[in-house]
Amino acid sequence: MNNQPLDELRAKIDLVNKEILDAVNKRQSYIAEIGDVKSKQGVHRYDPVRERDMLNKLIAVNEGPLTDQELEYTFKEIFKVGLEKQEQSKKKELLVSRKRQPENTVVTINGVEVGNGKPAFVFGPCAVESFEQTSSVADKIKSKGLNLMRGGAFKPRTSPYDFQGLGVEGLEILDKVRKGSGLGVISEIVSPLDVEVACEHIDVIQIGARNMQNFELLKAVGKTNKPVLLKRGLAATIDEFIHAAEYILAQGNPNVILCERGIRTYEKATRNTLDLSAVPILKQETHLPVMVDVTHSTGRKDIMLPCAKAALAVGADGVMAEVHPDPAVALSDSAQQMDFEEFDAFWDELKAFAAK
Ligand SMILES: O=C(O)C(=O)C[C@]1(C(=O)O)C=C[C@@H](O)C=C1
Repeated sequence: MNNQPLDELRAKIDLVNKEILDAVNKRQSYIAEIGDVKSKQGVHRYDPVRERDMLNKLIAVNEGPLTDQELEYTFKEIFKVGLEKQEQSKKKELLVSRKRQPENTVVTINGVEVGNGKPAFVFGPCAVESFEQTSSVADKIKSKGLNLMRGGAFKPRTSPYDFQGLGVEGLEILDKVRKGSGLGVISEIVSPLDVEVACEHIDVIQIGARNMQNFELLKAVGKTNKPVLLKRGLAATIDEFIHAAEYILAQGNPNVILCERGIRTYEKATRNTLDLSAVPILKQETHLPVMVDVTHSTGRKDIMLPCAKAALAVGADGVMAEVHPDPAVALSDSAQQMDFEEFDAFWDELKAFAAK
C-alpha cells in the first residue's frame, strides 16, 4: 500500500544511515591505526579520560533532539565497538593466535605427534617415588603400545608437610626409565633454576596449574626448544591461559601443548570442574594442541572414562591420566590414581572409542 509521507521520510533516513555508516567506518579506520600505535607504545587501549573528553566536546555542540544522556549512550556504544575491534586485532597479533597461524602446531614427542588430529595419550604416576615404581608403570604403558609417560618429580602441594617430590633425583629416575623403556617422559618443574637439568633428563617440561602465571618460569622455558605442556591455572580465564602460552612463544619456543585440567568452582562433586568448553574455544583461538587431564580435573576414577571420551568428542588432541602400581600406598593423590587393573579397563574402552 502506497504511503507517500512515510516513504519520503524513510528515503531520507536511508541517506542519513549511509552517511552514518560511512562516518563510523572512517572513524573505525582511525581507531585501527590508533590501536597499532598503542600496541607499539605498549599502552592500554581503553582510555576513559579520552572518552570523557570526546563526550564533553559533543555535548557542547549538541543541538538535540538527542538529550545529552542519549548522546553519551550512543557514542559509548561506538567507542565500545572501536575498543573491541582494537582488542580483536591485538589477539590477531598474538603468536599463539590461529588468525596469525591457521595451521595446527604439531608438537612431536618421542615420535608421537600431538596436534595432528590423532589423539595422544599420557599416563603415569602422580609422583616419581622410586625407580622400581616408575619403571613398573613404564612397562605397563609400553605393553599398551603407548609412547609417553608422566611422572611428578617436583610436587607443588597445598601443605609444606606433604610429599614434595624427589626433585632432581626424580628427574634422574625418569631419565633412566626413559632410556630403558624408550618412552618419552613428561615432568613438571617449578623454578627457572631447574630448566637446564630438566632439559637434560626429560622430553617435555610441564608447567603446573599453580605456575601458569609464573612469568619468569614461562620465559625460562620459552628460551629453550623443549616441548612444554602448560596446564591451565585453577582459576584462570581462557584469555589468561592463552596469554600465559604467549609468554613461552614470545621467547621463541613454539612447542607448547595446552592442558585443560579443571577450574575451581563452587561445585564439590568433583575435585575441580572440567571445563570441556575450553577445548573447542582454545582450538579456535589458538593453533596449539589442547590436551585434557581427566585425573586432576575430576579427582574421581568412576567418571574419568566418560570424561576422557567427552574430551576426545569435543576435539581434544589428547588425554592425560594418572596410573600407579599400588595407589593405596602412593605418596600423593592415592584416591585418584588408577591401579593397573583399572587402567587396563580404562584404556581398552578409551582406545576403542578413539578408534571409531
Ligand atoms: O583515542 C584513543 O586512545 C582510542 O583508543 C580511540 C578510542 C575511541 O575514540 O573510540 C577508543 C577507545 C578508548 O577508550 C578511547 C578512545
